[in-house]
Amino acid sequence: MLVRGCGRLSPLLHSLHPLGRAASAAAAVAAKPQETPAPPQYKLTEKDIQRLTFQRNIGVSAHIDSGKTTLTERILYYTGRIRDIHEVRGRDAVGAKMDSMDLEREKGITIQSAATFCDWETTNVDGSKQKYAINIIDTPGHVDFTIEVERALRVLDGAILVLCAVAGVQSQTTTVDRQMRRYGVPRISFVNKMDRPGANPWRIVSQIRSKLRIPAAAVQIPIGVEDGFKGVVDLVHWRAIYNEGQKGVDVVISDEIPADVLSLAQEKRQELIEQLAEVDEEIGDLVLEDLPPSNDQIADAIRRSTIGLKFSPVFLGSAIKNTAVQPLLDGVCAYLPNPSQLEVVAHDTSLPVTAPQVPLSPAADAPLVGLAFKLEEGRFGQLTYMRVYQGSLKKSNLIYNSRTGKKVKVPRLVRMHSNEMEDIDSIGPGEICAIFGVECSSGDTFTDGSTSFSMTSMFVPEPVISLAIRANGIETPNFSRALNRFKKEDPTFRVHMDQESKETIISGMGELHLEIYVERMRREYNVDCVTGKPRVAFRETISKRSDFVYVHKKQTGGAGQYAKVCGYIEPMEMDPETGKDVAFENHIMGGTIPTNYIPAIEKGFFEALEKGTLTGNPISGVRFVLTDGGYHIVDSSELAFRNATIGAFREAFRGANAIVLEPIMKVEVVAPSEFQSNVIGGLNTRRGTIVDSEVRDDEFTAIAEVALNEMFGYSNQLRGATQGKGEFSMEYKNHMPALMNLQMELEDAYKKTLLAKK
Ligand SMILES: Nc1nc2c(ncn2[C@@H]2O[C@H](COP(=O)(O)OP(=O)(O)OP(=O)(O)O)[C@@H](O)[C@H]2O)c(=O)[nH]1
Repeated sequence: MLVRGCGRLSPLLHSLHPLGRAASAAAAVAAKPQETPAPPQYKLTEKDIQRLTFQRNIGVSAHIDSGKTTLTERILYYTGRIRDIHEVRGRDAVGAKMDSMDLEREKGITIQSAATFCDWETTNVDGSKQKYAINIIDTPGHVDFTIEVERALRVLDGAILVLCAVAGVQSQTTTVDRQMRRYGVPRISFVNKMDRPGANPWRIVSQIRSKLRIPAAAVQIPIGVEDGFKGVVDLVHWRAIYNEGQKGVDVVISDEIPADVLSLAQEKRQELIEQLAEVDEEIGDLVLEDLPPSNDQIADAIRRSTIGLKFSPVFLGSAIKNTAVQPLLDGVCAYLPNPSQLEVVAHDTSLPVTAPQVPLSPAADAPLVGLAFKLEEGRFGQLTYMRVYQGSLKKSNLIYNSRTGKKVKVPRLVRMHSNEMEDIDSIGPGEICAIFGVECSSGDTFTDGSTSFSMTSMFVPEPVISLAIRANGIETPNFSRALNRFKKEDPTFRVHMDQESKETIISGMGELHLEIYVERMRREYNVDCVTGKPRVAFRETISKRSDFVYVHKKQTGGAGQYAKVCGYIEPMEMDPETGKDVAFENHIMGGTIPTNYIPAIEKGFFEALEKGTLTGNPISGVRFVLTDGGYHIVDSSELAFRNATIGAFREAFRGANAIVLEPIMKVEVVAPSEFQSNVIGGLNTRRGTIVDSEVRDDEFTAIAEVALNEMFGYSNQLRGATQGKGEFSMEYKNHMPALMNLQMELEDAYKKTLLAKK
């Protein structure tokens, strides 16, 4: 069993974490000693078990353009959720169901994750049928919208990792893989685009093993190649599966394995058994005794090891050619977990933070615990997506936000089908729904008020790029209305006002991310905007502890201002679960500062973080510890304590060896092999470090780590260096200290702007 929310992952995965700060940090959490949670308090009834056994919550995630939306469209079609198939950027100009925003349809990319649900009937080996209810979230592939993947994976029980049969494991595949590990999400792999020339599933299987470092084996082999790809051999149940009829709706199963693939099928079934023997004891024992496992034993071992995060079964198909999608759905039902197979935990906020977490139970009669994982502004007010983990949620119920303590009534409850919704009266545990008219933030936990449970939220990466924005012409209230809405919906989109330049600055995960919001302001809010040049989101941090004793004293005419704060600031590591790396701690005992002034001190600290004194960039990686202070019965006020804190922080910051951090990007370039040296040379001149490269057929891939500051103008350079045949994508890796000369340059430039203002 997996424990979600407290970081107890499979021991195997601890050692298998791929590159990256987030990954190693996640491993660090996993290594924290955790007490084993007590068994859930609420027992499942027969009815619960019956319902949960046939319930799946899955995500479809992958590198950009791997075919997630195309695949989801087929899934919806075969399960009867949509009446016809429409293609991404298709000629009928309708667009795929899950890309419901106009912008998504125009650009052919997924921007927001979309949720839907469907029923799928599997046919058992004995011919009997079994119906499963599946909730699906289709997520964007582009790294700029990575928060959508984070929040989907936070609440899903399993995932389909889609890979292109030619391109294989790409940079965003490793990112998604890391996100799946962060939330302990078991996955089955789907090698899509088997119709493409050069499709090679065996190379992809070996890349999953070597690059994603998870044992994997194909559970199918293809029948026919490229244009002639027409079906698969199911290696587990030893049968051939073909798609026939209009849009591949008819699944034809034959016990006869075509002669031309028979020996490959035998070889690959053996390989599957050997891989399973490495991760599953039962198969391991059979192999040791030289006994052939039965089909059912193989299927059970695949399910066990997939749910245990030790293995990923690999399926093959072509979404666009409507081939082998139904067997993938059977695989989802057979090998991915149902909600009762994951052990989910929550903090009981009425207990000390060190208390062990409480296991939740997906029992319908237990007290409600649900997590609001996504917000969207709809036509009827705020739409809050919620995953119910324990208990049931009913329309008109009173529910409690465990962060704010506020009580709200659920006026309307719906199940989402992309941008359409279906009203429902109640929803059980293990389900995903959306509620209307409930004010909350993304990541809030809701209960029925009888418990104080709170679930950990999701990881939020830091923005890497920012730009100044203003309305073209007179600013209407819609300008800030739009920004406020986007900020609330998307925690990776930040807005702040630069106090010196009085400019509104928006920050996000990449140029595309910000561009899409600027475009949405125009389309959805009728606000045309003028934007400045994109700027790298540098940050400042401290490298050592610095103590402060600070008195803020002012005597002017009337009431004076008096506040004294003492304490220290120290470097702080990022919390791998939430991505937070700033904290305020109050260690005052004995009332040297009355408690009603503490929030003002906390506010002052967060205000001081907005602008570092070196370069004017935001400060991160700092813990502020308040240990002592003093007040005056008449002259102290919230304002005085806020000002004292800002002054104290600035003073301490100067003594804490402050440095500038810059975002480092993982850049992946794919180009024809003849341009390899040009491309590598180009990356070198931008101070890039090549971390991986691969040549296949006449194409090569290079992966490098390059400071974002060095990446401006790269698309032009790459075009020139590859006669327009090279492509690149990049994603945020982490913030690292900037080189000293860059830091000095930034400091000088900042000093000049300050002087110019005087
Ligand atoms: N040859 C081939 N092309 C495919 C297949 N599946 C999808 N495509 C094409 O690949 C492109 C990308 O497909 P999408 O479904 O938009 O991919 P996506 O992963 O959802 O894209 P993003 O959400 O933007 O990351 C489209 O042009 C599809 O027509 C396939 O099985 N074979």
